[in-house]
Amino acid sequence: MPSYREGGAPVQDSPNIIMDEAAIRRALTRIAHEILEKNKGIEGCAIVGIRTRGVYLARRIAERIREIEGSPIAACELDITRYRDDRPLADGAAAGIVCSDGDRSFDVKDKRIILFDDVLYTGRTIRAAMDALMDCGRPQSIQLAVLVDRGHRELPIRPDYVGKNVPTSKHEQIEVSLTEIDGDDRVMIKHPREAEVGG
Ligand SMILES: O=P(O)(O)OC[C@H]1O[C@H](OP(=O)(O)OP(=O)(O)O)[C@H](O)[C@@H]1O
Ligand SMILES: O=c1cc[nH]c(=O)[nH]1
Repeated sequence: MPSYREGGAPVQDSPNIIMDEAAIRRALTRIAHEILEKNKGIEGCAIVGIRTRGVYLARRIAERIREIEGSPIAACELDITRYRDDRPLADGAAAGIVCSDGDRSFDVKDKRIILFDDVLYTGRTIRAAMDALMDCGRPQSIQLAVLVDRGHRELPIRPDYVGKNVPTSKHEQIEVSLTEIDGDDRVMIKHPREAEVGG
């Protein structure tokens, strides 16, 4: 039987794991259905993942939607490096959308864009992503999907689709692992001392 940490988030097998592989899979399937319901299908929609882990989540969601709808939806990735307000500019960092099939000519104009990221915290990454998108063209609309919303927004940004709301303190850290790059699927919460020692 799960116990509960302060703030209400259930603790599963390990005290720090707040989503395991099955929980992530179920959350993504639910979000895929919510996207289809809100947009009445996928006509004119594209999923855009924010590097790094948002890209893999976007691809998974696109695959779920293809399985449910029987037709493909574009899955692209967005590099926002040059739009961040908290890191120095990397030389040559470029804006731009690249589709999963390598197509760099994807046109956001008049598309309903569903931005995907793993964690939503202050909202600054999403602000940067919206600026980057707008520089690529004029989408009809932008919606936001995140695997984890941990609160503490510093900008007026609200997600349309959330895998899990996790009340956190500012000292805690949410760490998302995805099979494609980390070897397994899980979401962990690290408490202050664990975050310090990297445990
Ligand atoms: O709402 P915010 O305060 O912007 O925080 C959320 C962002 O922080 C993490 O990215 P990070 O900058 O650590 O880079 P990464 O995705 O390469 O790990 C996470 O992947 C989100 O993109
Ligand atoms: O806890 C956090 C905050 C921002 N980004 C993360 O990946 N985790």
